Amino acid sequence: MTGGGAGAPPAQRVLRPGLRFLGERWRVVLRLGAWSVLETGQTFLTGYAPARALDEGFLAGRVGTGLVWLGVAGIGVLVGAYGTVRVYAAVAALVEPLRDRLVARVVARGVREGDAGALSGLTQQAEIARDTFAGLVMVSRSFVFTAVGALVGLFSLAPLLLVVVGMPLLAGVALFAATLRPLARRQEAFLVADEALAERLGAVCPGLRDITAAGAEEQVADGTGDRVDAELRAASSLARWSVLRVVSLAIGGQLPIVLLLATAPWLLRNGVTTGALVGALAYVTQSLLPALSNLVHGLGTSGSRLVVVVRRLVRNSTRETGATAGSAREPSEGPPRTGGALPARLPRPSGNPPEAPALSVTSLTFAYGPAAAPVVQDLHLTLAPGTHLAVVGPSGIGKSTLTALVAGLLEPAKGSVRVCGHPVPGAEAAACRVLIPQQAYVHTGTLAENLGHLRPDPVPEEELLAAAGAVGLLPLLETLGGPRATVDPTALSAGERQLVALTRAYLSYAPLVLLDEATCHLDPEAEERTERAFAERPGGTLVVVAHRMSSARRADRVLVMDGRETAYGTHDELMRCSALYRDLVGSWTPVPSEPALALGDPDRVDAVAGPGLAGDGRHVVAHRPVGQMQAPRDLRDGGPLGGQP
Ligand SMILES: Nc1ncnc2c1ncn2[C@@H]1O[C@H](COP(=O)(O)OP(=O)(O)OP(=O)(O)O)[C@@H](O)[C@H]1O
Repeated sequence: MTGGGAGAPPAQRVLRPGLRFLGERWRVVLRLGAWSVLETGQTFLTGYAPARALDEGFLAGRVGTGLVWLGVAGIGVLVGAYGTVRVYAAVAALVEPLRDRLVARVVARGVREGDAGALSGLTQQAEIARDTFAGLVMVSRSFVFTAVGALVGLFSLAPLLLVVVGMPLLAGVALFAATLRPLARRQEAFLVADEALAERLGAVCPGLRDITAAGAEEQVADGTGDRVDAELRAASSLARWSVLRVVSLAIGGQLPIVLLLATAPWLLRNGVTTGALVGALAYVTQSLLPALSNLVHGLGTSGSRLVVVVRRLVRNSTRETGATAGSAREPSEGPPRTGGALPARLPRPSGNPPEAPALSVTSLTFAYGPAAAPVVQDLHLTLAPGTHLAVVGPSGIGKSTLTALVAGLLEPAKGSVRVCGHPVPGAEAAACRVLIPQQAYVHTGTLAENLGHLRPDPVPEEELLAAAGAVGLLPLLETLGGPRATVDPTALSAGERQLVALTRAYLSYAPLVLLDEATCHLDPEAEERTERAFAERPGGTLVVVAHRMSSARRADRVLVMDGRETAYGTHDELMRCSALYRDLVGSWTPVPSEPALALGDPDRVDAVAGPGLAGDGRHVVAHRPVGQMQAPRDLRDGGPLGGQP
């Protein structure tokens, strides 16, 4: 299936090798023709035998003669059945080499490229090509021999019948032939649109949860919606052209019946016998109409599908041999360059209110059901841009729930959340944050595609490598073969998937990054490196749901969640003030006699204090209504949080 000329029109690129293929097998083609004559020879008898049976037998009062002719027709059917068996064998002899040739090419390519995925996909296409080709050989051959048999029969019965049946048949076939090319183009456009949509849905559907978590809904919805629209347009166009196929069938197959009936008196007056008229009707209804119908449906649908599949296989073959100008494989990349300076500053989504806090949570209350106890209650929290916050607390206390509320995945019962000044939920807020959950989402495709998933623009390779270096993905990136290497998500460990997802978040323009145990599969050193990278991300604000206390130590601020009581401060402050935090850290620190946190600006929303502030030895404060408590000055940038009134 090579050749055809790289610059030849697409149809020729398929047609020429196809004709050459048939030419090389002219003996098989001849054999197929011979058996087809036998198979469809009975077509001649379909009309001729009943006509003779009527005219020379039953209508002439010679029942025996009539029965003999019917017997001849019966023998014709038996001989035709034998011919059909031999036809199948001949078709197999023609089709199997095609399959073998296509598969050989595909396997050669797969072995050369070590691309098992492409191999199985293309092998499947070769099977489709084989089946479709076999179907086409059957219907087109059947139509040709059936038409010849029927037309010869009609001529033998009465030349006038040939005119009445042959003219509309010719017109129908001509119309059908004229629609073939436009139909094939539309069929191909539809298949391409269908595949594009299926590919998109295959990538999107398994990762819906993570797409939502990462705030990429709109981006994904846009891309998917475009493909749905494209398929709809392609399907509508194909449907319009398919109507012409039905018209051609009506003209070529059904109009002759109408004409035979309508002109019957005139035909009988002009020497056509009753038997010949019945024979002509038998030709049309028993042979021509079914054969034309098979041809129209078979060639119209399968034919264009075959063209698409073979064209694809041919294109891959020519690309593999370098025959198509400009389509030779790109040279495989060497190991990626390491190092590279980090971008000076990640661009922020435009339209953020100036000086807006990166995160602002007000009176936030949420419960999983109307009767359920609130998981988050009257929480206040404000984070200035650049803050690195760790969220800690016992298991099941509500840390993930809080990140989901901030990301807009859950709707609060009360209170509000703003990200970069934009209300949550909302498209602007969604564009300003990225949430990486524990289960990292990696889709099939290249590493570069995976890493640039949250970026509307292509990510320059230098920036990509710099991000990979910062987050700790570089060793994996080198092992996989660089940014353009294809990733098989199932072949990655959980930690490796997390590194991919983390680098993707790092590359996004979202100023606020929420890591919900997103580093839980990394070792402590890798986790530290990653968190530091995010903390140093220019202009970035980081919220980490920590599963190791080392994460909290690294953070500027720590939020200790403890049901209705919540504490907030630096690590040192909380070590002094929060028994729970000390428990979590695993080291008990005596309660200081001095207030852990200095009283601050009374105008600020507040809710944080320590045992010293409460003065009652309790480790968590956050018991006063918002506005009645005061935040320490040193939390002004990080902002306060609230507890229950
Ligand atoms: N979809 C849900 N429906 C009902 N209850 C839920 C749902 N998701 C979480 N919860 C409950 O809400 C509470 C808080 O869960 P959440 O996952 O936010 O805790 P967490 O602090 O992140 O826990 P962990 O540290 O174990 O991940 C838990 O009691 C949990 O059982």
